Amino acid sequence: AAAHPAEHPPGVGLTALVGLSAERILLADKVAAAKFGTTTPIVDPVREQQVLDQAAALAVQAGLDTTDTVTFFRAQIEMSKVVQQGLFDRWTAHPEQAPTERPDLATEVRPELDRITSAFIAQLAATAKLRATERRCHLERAVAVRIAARLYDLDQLHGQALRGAAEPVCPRHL
Ligand SMILES: O=C(O)C(=O)C[C@]1(C(=O)O)C=C[C@@H](O)C=C1
Repeated sequence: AAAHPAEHPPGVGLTALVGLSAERILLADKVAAAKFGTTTPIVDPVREQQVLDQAAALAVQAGLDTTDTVTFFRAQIEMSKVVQQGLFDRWTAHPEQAPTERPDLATEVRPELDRITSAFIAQLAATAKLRATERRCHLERAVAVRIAARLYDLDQLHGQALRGAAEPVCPRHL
């Protein structure tokens, strides 16, 4: 029992953290919808730096390693771009699947991404000890990815992105 304290029962320890990655990956659909059919490019290096700077500042406050935290957020951003490009390709090939609403990036979508950034920091801090044990981390991550893929009903594009986003959760990376 001591090996698995009540606050981290086996098999659910990383579900909240990985669930946030899934939510962020699904938000990429809203980001893509905001940009598709406009001149706004998928890649915005200035915004990426803002996201990483914000994550780094929150990491310091939370007592997390800044470099590892930035690495983690880089992966989240990379996977957002994978999903956005995948959706652009899909919507170009099948215009009838393209979104009919265009959310506003600055006022609707990015504030949601910022809220997820804060939630990520809290979950990274809450799971730091669990993640430090390599074998346990890999097991918990695999479970959490399967749970999130089903819970959020992810298709192949989003499922692949989730696996990429969950990669830096465990040691050698974090
Ligand atoms: O905010 C955007 O415009 C996004 O596309 C989201 C995001 C991110 O994941 O935070 C991804 C790619 C861009 O280069 C910048 C930021």
